[in-house]
Amino acid sequence: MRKPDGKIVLLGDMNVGKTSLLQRYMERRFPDTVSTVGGAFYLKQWRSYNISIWDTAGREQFHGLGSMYCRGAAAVILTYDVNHPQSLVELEDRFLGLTDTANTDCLFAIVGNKVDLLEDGTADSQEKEGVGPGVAGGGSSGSPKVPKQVQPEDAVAFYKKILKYKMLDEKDVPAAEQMCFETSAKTGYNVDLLFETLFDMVVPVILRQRAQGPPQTVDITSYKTPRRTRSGCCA
Ligand SMILES: Nc1nc2c(ncn2[C@@H]2O[C@H](COP(=O)(O)OP(=O)(O)OP(=O)(O)O)[C@@H](O)[C@H]2O)c(=O)[nH]1
Ligand SMILES: [Mg+2]
Repeated sequence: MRKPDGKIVLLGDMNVGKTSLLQRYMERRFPDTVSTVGGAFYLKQWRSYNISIWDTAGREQFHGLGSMYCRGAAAVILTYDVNHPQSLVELEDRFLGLTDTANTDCLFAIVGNKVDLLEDGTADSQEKEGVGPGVAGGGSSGSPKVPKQVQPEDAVAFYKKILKYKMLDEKDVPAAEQMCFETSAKTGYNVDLLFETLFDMVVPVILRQRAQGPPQTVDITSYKTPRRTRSGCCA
């Protein structure tokens, strides 16, 4: 298997729909999911590049693994549920710090999922297009519709906080409006747009990294244990 050229990581609280978004994009369906244990990845060929997309567990007990998955990431998708404001708060409180191990020029996308549950019909326009053979119940019908709990402006404000946290200048990064998405893994609304916008943005990052030469990492397989002296560690 060819080594991935770039890495994208999905982060966010449990139940926001990370696994469902990835399965909707990669498998074109919306199957029943079980809460993720640890992490898993898909490989996506985009143009001539191999991009790995990592799905992580949102459950608290796996929190420690998050920064490991983010290591060297070219982009991070911070996912919340538009019906649960706390899931956006958690991104700031619990998940943003995990991205410290990502590339210095890592891109950030903020994704509000489950818009099919909203009474404003946000996800209806692309519903047919997004419905794949695996959709349970065929789209959003059947679920009681609710008013939106998290507004797009809240996501934009969070994006700006990320820039502050990373000490990035707004003019050096993509605009908030370009990086904040509302999606439905259930209907497929905006799911292709999300992933493919990111792939297109990640390719120049990959090319830039290649031009800078190989990453400065330590190859632990070539590490030799120092020979112990006869008198022990304190000699
Ligand atoms: N209505 C609706 N339900 C969704 C959507 N996306 C996911 N779900 C449901 O939300 C629940 C959780 O989805 P998952 O994709 O497993 O959530 P997750 O973020 O991967 O959760 P963890 O693996 O525990 O971190 C499942 O019952 C999904 O069917 C969506 O866009 N709309
Ligand atoms: Mg999951």
